[in-house]
Amino acid sequence: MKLNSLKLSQFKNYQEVKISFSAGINCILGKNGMGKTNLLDAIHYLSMTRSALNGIDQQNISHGEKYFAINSEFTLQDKPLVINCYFEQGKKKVFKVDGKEMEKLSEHIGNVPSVLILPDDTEIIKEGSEVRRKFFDSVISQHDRAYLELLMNMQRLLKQRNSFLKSNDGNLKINHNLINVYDEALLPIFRSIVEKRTAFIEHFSPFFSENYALIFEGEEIPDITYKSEVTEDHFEESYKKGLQKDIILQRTNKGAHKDDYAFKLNERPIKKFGSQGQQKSFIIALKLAEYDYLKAQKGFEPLLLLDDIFDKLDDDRIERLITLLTDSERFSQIFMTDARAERSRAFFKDHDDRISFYDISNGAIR
Ligand SMILES: Nc1ncnc2c1ncn2[C@@H]1O[C@H](COP(=O)(O)OP(=O)(O)OP(=O)(O)O)[C@@H](O)[C@H]1O
Repeated sequence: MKLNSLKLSQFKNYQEVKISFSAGINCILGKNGMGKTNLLDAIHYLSMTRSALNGIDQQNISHGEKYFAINSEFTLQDKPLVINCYFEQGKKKVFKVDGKEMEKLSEHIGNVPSVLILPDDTEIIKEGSEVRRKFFDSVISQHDRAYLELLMNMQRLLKQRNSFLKSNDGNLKINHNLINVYDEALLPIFRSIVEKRTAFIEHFSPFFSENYALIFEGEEIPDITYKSEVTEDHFEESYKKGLQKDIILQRTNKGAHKDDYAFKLNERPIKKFGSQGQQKSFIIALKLAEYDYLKAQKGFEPLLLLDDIFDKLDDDRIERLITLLTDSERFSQIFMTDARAERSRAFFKDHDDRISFYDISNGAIR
């Protein structure tokens, strides 16, 4: 897959700009605050129908304007593909693929898969289980639409069950018939989600270990373990026994929405014992594994978006990463940013055939 061109209108700090991209590594250079990340975010919109940085569409319209538009031309498996996104204040976001409007935005997820690495992604390690679930859910959803449907159904039912628990206001004499209706719908959904997550992690883990070893060769052994109460014996029983707690706390305390993934380095939690460089390395390996996994599932290469990727890595790790990224057998089109132009120009000096540089200054691109 290749993104040939991108036209931004009133998107964040871009008033009106059109840019053509090359097939290899597109390296976007510019000082802080010039719009490098915003450009990657516009590409993320085309892939995931939303910003990776600011979930409120309205705040992505240029200050003082009323709408933004992102227009693009791709080549996907030798065929042209046009994707347009338009958002006007107070109106529904419009997404068009080859001129056809998507009825539901979720229909578009997976059409042009992408993998984005942001400096803040170490939050996947540092924050609570919700952030890890969100990451893995987004990986699975990009190739399995049925999984996305299951997730949306689970969230809808949990929302209804939780608002019923809230309206019940802690009263232990709850309407059991209604609770049973929710639970009969929820329990099979929990089981299906957990089955898919279990199968996914089995496929995903070898990609992850392989990438970690390739970039960060040495003694470090990383590990990801998926944990779910739903797989425990007698889960249904303990879920039903938990009703009293649910009534008191006015929310659903057990289920697939509480799953987690344990991240370890050399058998110890990386969150507690990993250095900043090791945590960043773990995240890069995780995201490159996402890339390999999606490529295997889809049969074509996703877009790879790398924001400030070299930060916190030592020179050895950077060198191995560059060797990997410049391997055209492994990666197709890459978009990366760097605030230190000279650094990137020096790192890639022997790879003229694979790299194009773009200078960004205040929303203008050269
Ligand atoms: N809705 C908006 N309208 C206009 N400008 C915006 C809007 N949202 C963000 N910006 C501006 O975009 C700029 C940030 O751009 P971006 O994050 O892409 O910078 P960057 O080049 O990646 O910087 P850094 O090197 O610091 O990461 C800021 O100057 C910010 O004020």
